Amino acid sequence: MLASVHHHPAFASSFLFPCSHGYPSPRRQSPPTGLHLNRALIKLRRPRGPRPMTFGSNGGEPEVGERLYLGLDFGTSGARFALIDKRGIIHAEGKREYPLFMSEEKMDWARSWKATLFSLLGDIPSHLRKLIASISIDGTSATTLIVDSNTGEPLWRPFLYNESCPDALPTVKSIAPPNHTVCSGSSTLCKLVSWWENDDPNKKYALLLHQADWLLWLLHGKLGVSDYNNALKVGYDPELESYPPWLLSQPYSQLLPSVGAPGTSIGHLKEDIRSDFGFPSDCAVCTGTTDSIAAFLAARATQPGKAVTSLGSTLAIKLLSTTRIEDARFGVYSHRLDDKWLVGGASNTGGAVLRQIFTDQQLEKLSEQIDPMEASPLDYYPLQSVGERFPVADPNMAPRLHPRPESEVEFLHGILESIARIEAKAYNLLKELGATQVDEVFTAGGGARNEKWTKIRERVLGLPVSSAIQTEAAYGAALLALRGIHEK
Ligand SMILES: Nc1ncnc2c1ncn2[C@@H]1O[C@H](COP(=O)(O)OP(=O)(O)O)[C@@H](O)[C@H]1O
Ligand SMILES: O=C(CO)[C@H](O)[C@H](O)COP(=O)(O)O
Repeated sequence: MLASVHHHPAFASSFLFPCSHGYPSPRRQSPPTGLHLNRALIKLRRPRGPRPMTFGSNGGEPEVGERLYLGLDFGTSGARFALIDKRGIIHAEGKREYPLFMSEEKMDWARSWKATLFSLLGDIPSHLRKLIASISIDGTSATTLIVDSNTGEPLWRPFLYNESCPDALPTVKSIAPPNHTVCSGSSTLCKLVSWWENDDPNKKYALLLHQADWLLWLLHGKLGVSDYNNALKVGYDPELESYPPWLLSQPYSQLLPSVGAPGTSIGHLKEDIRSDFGFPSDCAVCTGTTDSIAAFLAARATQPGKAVTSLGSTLAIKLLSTTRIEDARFGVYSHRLDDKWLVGGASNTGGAVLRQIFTDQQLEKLSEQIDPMEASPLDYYPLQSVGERFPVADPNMAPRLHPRPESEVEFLHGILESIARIEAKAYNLLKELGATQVDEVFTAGGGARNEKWTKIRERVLGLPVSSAIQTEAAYGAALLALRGIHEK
C-alpha cells in the first residue's frame, strides 16, 4: 500500500513575536501547489534475525494472544511509527511527511502534526491494530504549545524546537541558577516567559504542553501530563522529581504540566479513537520522551561511556554518564535515564543543512566518490541560518559554507567532515566538563545510512563509530510503550 504526502516543509514565519526561529527550510523546489497526494510508505517486516524459539510457525505474524507495542516519532522532517512485540521484533513500521496546512500565509504545525498522527494510526494494518497493548510518542525537544486548559486547543502558534526567544533571557537568568539548562534562548522556559510577557488575555486559561505531550493528550484525553525528559528545558529537576522552588514561585508556574517518568501509563486510549481504529479496549497510552532520547533508547546502549549521535535534521548527542553535567554557556545539559545521566546537547548543524543543498539520492551518489581516509581541507560551520545551540551556544553564530569548490564531491566531503569536527568538539567538551569518557559512538537518524560519513567520523573522533542496530527513534518510543505495560 503506497501513499505519501508531498512534502513542502513550510517556513513557519515568525510574526508578532520577538522570537527568531526556523524549521528546516524547504529543499529548492517549486512553490507548494497545495495538492497533497496522501501516501505513506508502509513496510510489513518479517522478524529480523533468528526466529525466537517461541515464535509462531506462521512466520512473522504475532502468535495468538501476543500483544504489540506502538512507538511514534515526531521528528523534524517527518513522523514515523514502529510496532514491536515484547521481544523487540518489528512487525510493522511506516512514515509520513508533514502535510502543508497554511492559514493566513503561515504553517499550521499543530494541525499538520494532528493530521499526521491519525494518518499514521490508519496506516497500521488493521489486523495488527487490535493487538496493540500500549502507545508512546517522542517529539522534538522544547517544541512548545500554549493551549487552552479546558479544551486543549492551541492558544498560540507552537514554538518550534530550534526557535530562540532572547527577549526572555534576562528574566529567565534573573530567576534560575547560573548556567542552568533553561538559560538558553531556545529553552522551553524562555518560550513560556516570552509568551507570558506578551500580555495575552488568555493567561488564566493557559497550559503549557510539549509536542509529544499534546499529541499523547489527543489519544488519552487527560490534559496537563508530561515526562521528565520533555520537561527538562522548562526547568523541571529530574533528580528532585519536582519543579524547583525558584520556578514554582513564578506567576506562570500555574501553566506547567504534571511530570512523570517516560514510559508511564497515563490511561487508556479514548473510546472514540479506540472504536474508530479498532484498537483493543485495554490499549494504554504512556508518557513519552524527546526524539534524541528515543533514538538513544533504540540503540540499546546500556554502559556508561557509550554514546549515540543522532544525525537527523540536527546533530544531537547523548553520552551515558554516571555524572550529571549542566552548563548553558555551552548548551550542555543532562537528561535522566533511570539511575544514570544522558549528557549532551543539540546542535543546529546536521542533515537539514545537507537537505537544503542535496537530495538524499545525490547524497548517496556523491558520497560513493568520497575517500573517507583523506582529510578535507575545507573548514565550514554548516548551519541553515544564524544561531547555534551546542557545543557553542551562540544565537548570533553565522553559517559558514564558503569557499564552495567546483567539485560537488569535494563540497559534500567538506560539509560531512566539518560536521564530524563539530561532533568531535562536542564529545571533547563533555569530557572537559567531567562526563564519563566516551569509548564508543552509535549513530541514529538519517545520516546513519552513510557509511563513508561513518568512516570520516571514526577518523575525526578517533573512536569506534557504527550504526545503531535500530536507528529510528520510533523504535525507542515503542520500547517505552512496552515498558509502560511491563513495569506497571
Ligand atoms: N545518505 C545520507 N547521508 C547523509 N545524510 C543523509 C543521507 N540520507 C539522508 N540524510 C539526512 O538525514 C536527514 C533526515 O534524517 P531523519 O532522522 O529522518 O531526520 P529527522 O528525524 O530529524 O527529521 C535529512 O536531513 C537528510 O539530509
Ligand atoms: O534538535 C532537536 C530536534 O531534533 C532537539 O533539540 C533534540 O531533541 C535534542 O533535544 P534533547 O537533547 O532534549 O532530546
